Amino acid sequence: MKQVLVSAPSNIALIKYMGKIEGTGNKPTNGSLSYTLENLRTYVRLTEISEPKDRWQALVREDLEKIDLSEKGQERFLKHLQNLKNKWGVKENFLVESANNFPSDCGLASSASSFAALTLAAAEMFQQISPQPWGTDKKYLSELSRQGSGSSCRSLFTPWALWQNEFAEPMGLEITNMHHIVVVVEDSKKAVSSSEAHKLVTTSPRFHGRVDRAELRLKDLVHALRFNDWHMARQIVWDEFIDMHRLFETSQPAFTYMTEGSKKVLADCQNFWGKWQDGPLVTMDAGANVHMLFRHDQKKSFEQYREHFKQEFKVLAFEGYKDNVH
Ligand SMILES: Nc1ncnc2c1ncn2[C@@H]1O[C@H](COP(=O)(O)OP(=O)(O)OP(=O)(O)O)[C@@H](O)[C@H]1O
Ligand SMILES: C[C@@](O)(CCOP(=O)(O)OP(=O)(O)O)CC(=O)O
Repeated sequence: MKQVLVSAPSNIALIKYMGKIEGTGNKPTNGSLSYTLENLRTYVRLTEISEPKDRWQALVREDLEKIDLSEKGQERFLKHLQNLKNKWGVKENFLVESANNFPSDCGLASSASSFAALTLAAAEMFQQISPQPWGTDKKYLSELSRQGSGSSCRSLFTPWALWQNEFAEPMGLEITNMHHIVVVVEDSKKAVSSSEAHKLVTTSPRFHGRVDRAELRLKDLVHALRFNDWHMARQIVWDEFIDMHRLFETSQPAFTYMTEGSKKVLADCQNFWGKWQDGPLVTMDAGANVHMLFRHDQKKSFEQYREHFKQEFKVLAFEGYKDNVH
């Protein structure tokens, strides 16, 4: 009985993938840049079974959150496995077990870590059954992962990943080992999934020019990070998520993920920045929660923000990168 157990991290985009080219298997309309969240991981165990089809069940392990994956979620996951089986020409069936080491219901980009982990687990398993010359090529695996969920293609590289077209690739930047806070403003399932949001944003009048705005910010952000211009980086990252949320709010029909809680957190971040002229990179995904990334040397500031937001909200705080999470 063949079995593999693999994990993959989540990632947070600082320049966002929002808008995809229809019929291309999640090719993006603009490039994106992400920071890999090594502490937030999905674990996938694949076991060869003698059953007529593949099957999913929650991976139960003391240190992992038990996930209750909807029928639709299971179908999407198993469809990705089927696509991978077709690529390798594998006919065997598998029990797929998965779980995250973080709460799955908080909109923490678990689709990125879960699809990356499934792609890597399948690659490890299928290379034993039907080895392919491209089967260990990270860029090709990133391309395959993208077809399951776009943002997952960036989770194969760490700490920075740049994704422009077919696959993501590592980006060498000096800033590493950042501290990460998520202020969990809302922990119920979001009304509009990211996949739906990708379609809806194209109806916004602001989508016209979006690609150019994102590409320019991508270029400027890479430049700012290369030259350690933290102030500039923070401003670009801020403008970028606001731009994405304006797309949501001007789509037809319009929708929003921003809640009063999100606005309060953002206002506090602005005030703290005004006061100290320093602070974290702040961003939001397609959700209400607010992510903050602190340079490794900003540990004190990380602790201050954590304590401040803990008074009112649920806060997840990850200090740098703990080597014991794999
Ligand atoms: N451990 C897991 N195993 C399998 N699938 C998972 C797992 N964790 C999350 N998922 C998938 O990821 C989806 C949630 O993703 P998330 O909340 O991060 O939203 P997202 O990245 O914005 O993606 P989308 O809105 O497109 O589903 C779930 O609906 C489920 O399909
Ligand atoms: C807002 C985002 O998090 C959108 C993520 O979109 P998904 O990768 O979840 O979409 P699908 O390709 O349809 O699975 C921005 C980002 O991660 O770049």
